[in-house]
Amino acid sequence: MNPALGKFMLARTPKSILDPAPTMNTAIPLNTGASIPALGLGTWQSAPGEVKAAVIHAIEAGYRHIDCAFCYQNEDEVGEALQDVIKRGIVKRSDLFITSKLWCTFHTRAEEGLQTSLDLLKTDYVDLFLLHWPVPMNPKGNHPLFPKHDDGSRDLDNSLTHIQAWRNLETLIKTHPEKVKAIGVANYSVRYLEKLLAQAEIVPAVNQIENHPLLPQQEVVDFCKAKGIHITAYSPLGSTGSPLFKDPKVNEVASKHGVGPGVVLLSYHLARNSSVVPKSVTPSRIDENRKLISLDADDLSTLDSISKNGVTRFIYPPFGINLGFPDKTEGVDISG
Ligand SMILES: NC(=O)C1=CN([C@@H]2O[C@H](COP(=O)(O)OP(=O)(O)OC[C@H]3O[C@@H](n4cnc5c(N)ncnc54)[C@H](OP(=O)(O)O)[C@@H]3O)[C@@H](O)[C@H]2O)C=CC1
Ligand SMILES: O=C[C@H](O)[C@@H](O)[C@@H](O)[C@H](O)C(=O)O
Repeated sequence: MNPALGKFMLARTPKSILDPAPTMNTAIPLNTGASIPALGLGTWQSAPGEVKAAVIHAIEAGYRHIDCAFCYQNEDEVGEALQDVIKRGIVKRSDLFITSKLWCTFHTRAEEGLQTSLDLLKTDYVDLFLLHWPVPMNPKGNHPLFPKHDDGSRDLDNSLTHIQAWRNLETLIKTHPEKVKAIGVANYSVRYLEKLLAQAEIVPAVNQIENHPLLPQQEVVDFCKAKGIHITAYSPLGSTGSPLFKDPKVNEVASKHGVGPGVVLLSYHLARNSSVVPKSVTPSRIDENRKLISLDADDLSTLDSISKNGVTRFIYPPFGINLGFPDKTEGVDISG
């Protein structure tokens, strides 16, 4: 049986990762039978000229999971880094967990999107391929990644739904299991997941969502847990210029454990059985971000209290679409 046909397999109940203490490469089971390393290096906004050194440094420091996307326009350089560490014998390809994502203008061209990323990354396969957003965009518009109408609004592709885009990923993994080991989604709310699961043949292995103490997204985390869909937390530090490093409660927990606030923000996800993909191009931060710790129930309750007066979402592209998240209700509902 194709191992990606997760719908037909019982999701394994992940063992608690609080005891024993999690490490950066704690293997968290996916519904495919494979597992994902708890910590990955994010690469969005890592500038060409910087990202190759960052990926090499991370892999030399023990990272085994790299989060990439065609839309980040730096997969070529990430690929150079992968080639470098493999050629020097630091790791084998099979030691690594590489994620890429199908960009919105490629929803009708899943195979082309995958092959383009494989060529740039200089690898024969990805461990995980995600539908980057549930929003198809015009593949023949005025820009290959961010097509816009004359009024500046995003040029969406109304000829297919996100569910048809998912079907294209299902076809891809069935026809090319040697090139893509698991498929998943990103930026899916409960509403969009419900519509997707009603028609999907393969349950997504992963839902990658913005997640941090200012945006706990408990409803989608709980829903995914019930359906055997693993959560990967993106923008876990609060993205570029995050206020979370100065948050008094984050710092209270950090002082208690004698670690920096970044370590607390990353460890929060391990306590929830999620994986986490912080971005950095700074060697000392790439090193610091490996030092994951076990947080206790008091720590989690302190961190959860940060959003009690309201949540903050840092990443919400101007698609003009209501993506079904309870904190964002404007825009058109295209859940299907
Ligand atoms: N699926 C999706 O739609 C999305 C996926 N992602 C993924 O998640 C990754 C992480 O999210 P991202 O939005 O980049 O933001 P993060 O929350 O990872 O924050 C990155 C910022 O924090 C800084 N930083 C990193 N570590 C530390 C530290 N220990 N102390 C102080 N500052 C630190 C980085 O600076 P510097 O690099 O200068 O060190 C950078 O400015 C992305 O790179 C991408 O791979 C992100 C957004 C959307
Ligand atoms: O993964 C990172 C994010 O999703 C990013 O790719 C989008 O937010 C993009 O900049 C956009 O404007 O649509």
